[in-house]
Amino acid sequence: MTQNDEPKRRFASSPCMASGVADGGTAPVVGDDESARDVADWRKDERTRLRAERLAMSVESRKAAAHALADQLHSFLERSCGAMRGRVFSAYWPIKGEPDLRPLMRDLHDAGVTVALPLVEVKQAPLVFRRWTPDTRMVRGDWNIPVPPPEAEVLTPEVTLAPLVGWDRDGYRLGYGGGYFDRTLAALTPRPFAIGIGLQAAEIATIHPQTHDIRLDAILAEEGVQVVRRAAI
Ligand SMILES: Nc1nc2c(c(=O)[nH]1)N(C=O)[C@@H](CNc1ccc(C(=O)N[C@@H](CCC(=O)O)C(=O)O)cc1)CN2
Ligand SMILES: Nc1ncnc2c1ncn2[C@@H]1O[C@H](COP(=O)(O)OP(=O)(O)OP(=O)(O)O)[C@@H](O)[C@H]1O
Repeated sequence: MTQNDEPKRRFASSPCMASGVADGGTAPVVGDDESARDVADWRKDERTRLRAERLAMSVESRKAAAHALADQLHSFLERSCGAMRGRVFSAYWPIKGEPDLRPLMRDLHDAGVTVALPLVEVKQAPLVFRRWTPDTRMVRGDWNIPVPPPEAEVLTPEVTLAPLVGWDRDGYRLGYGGGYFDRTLAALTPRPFAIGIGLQAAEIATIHPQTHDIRLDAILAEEGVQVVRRAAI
């Protein structure tokens, strides 16, 4: 399936669906079981395609993209999130070709930012965030992702990164398909400022948002800030 293929049904916004839209943009679909299944199948194919494209990148271009993204994120945080010192900032430990922002995690730690990492501690539940420092001895967590050990402090992030497999201009995200970030953002009050981190090439026209999908506050790619939806915090 190619990027332009659509799920079997059409999911265009229409005036009658406007009530499903909280703040403009593509209308979340309040569809029947069949259309939800079509979207789920389509997303699975898109994830496979986007993950394969990302893994096919050369080491050099992946490194260049990560470097550019770290610069973009650094200046975005300075502009939009004010003084980050003393704030809780959740990053991610890169897997499966995700941009490696670990040098920035270290810089932020050294600048007095409290850095956390997400963990799947309970399946199909919100993520847990635990403190990370450059001295943290990582252990293997769910899906073999390196995570801080069980004794690391549990924190609630004020700003969180959300790694993207795919993204759209309305601020919606495709991840690995576990629904973990959506569950987490739905559960946290106040909601952290959520910044999607993805490759420019991972843009898709629409993820065909469903009612559980939560729009990110901003999306950054290696070429710059792509989406900003919430005022600075
Ligand atoms: N680097 C990084 N860390 C992260 C995330 C991420 O996207 N990137 N997550 C963002 O949420 C969480 C982990 N997300 C997960 C999402 C789905 C599955 C999962 O369902 N895995 C299936 C296999 C699916 C497949 O191979 O496509 C499984 O284990 O059976 C596991 C973890 C927390 N840590
Ligand atoms: N708030 C929620 N409550 C219950 N289930 C949810 C919630 N959010 C998502 N889900 C479930 O998770 C499934 C996968 O969601 P989705 O396709 O959006 O994953 P994703 O955002 O790509 O995954 P991830 O965040 O783990 O990388 C959905 O089909 C839905 O059933």
